[in-house]
Amino acid sequence: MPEAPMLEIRGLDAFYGEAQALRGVDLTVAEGEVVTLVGRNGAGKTTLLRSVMGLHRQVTGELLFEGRDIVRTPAHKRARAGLGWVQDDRGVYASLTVEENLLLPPVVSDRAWALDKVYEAFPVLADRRRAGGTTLSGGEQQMLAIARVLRTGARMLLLDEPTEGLAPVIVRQIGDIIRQVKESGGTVLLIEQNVKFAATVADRHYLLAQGSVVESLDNAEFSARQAELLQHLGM
Ligand SMILES: Nc1ncnc2c1ncn2[C@@H]1O[C@H](COP(=O)(O)OP(=O)(O)OP(=O)(O)O)[C@@H](O)[C@H]1O
Repeated sequence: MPEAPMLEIRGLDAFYGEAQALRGVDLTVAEGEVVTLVGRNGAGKTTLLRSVMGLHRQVTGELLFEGRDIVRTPAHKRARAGLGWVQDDRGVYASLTVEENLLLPPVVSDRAWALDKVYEAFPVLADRRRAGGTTLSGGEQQMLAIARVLRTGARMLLLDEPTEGLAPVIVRQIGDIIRQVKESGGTVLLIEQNVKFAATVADRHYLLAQGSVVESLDNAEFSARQAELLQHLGM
């Protein structure tokens, strides 16, 4: 029998008051996979990612992480169970150095990256380890936000548009990091509007529209249909 997926979502609905933002979403992510959520603005991607982490609570349906239904589990317990939220505002503390920012969140598993490993993967953070959070560029802050979650030992990373607003050279570095996370056995679910970039990092993709999953595509199909997808996304 195949192993159960690391994350399994069945029939997830999400609401903001009376307004329904997700409708019957089914989605799976296997351990070691990199999966993207793609869709137009307002399609429900952020709501879905936040619902997985427990940051959006007005949901019904099944949300299984490593076989356990966590739909009513508070976010801090999901973090301890191995879900790692990479903050979309990057959440870097200006008053702390890079290294202090890295050391701040507690380690949650034996998958935690040691500081040496973090610095090897993110040489720019090693160079700037004593620098204050405020002095970092947007790209450096994004790297710090990802590195900080890897250091906790999170087994599944949740990223909301990690490349948004970053220069192409930094986007490539973020791509290298995601591939490295995968190579070291990590699992990633990310929102990504940059279709070209998504095709270079992910194994599979879910296309969302109006709160529903409308297609699930492997990366070969996704790459072959890039032009059509860009048109759908209005890009
Ligand atoms: N705080 C909120 N209150 C009410 N409605 C909301 C709230 N946040 C999002 N929504 C609505 O929920 C739906 C899904 O929004 P969501 O932000 O999840 O989409 P998205 O695909 O992530 O888009 P974007 O890329 O613009 O963030 C939209 O119709 C949006 O207007």
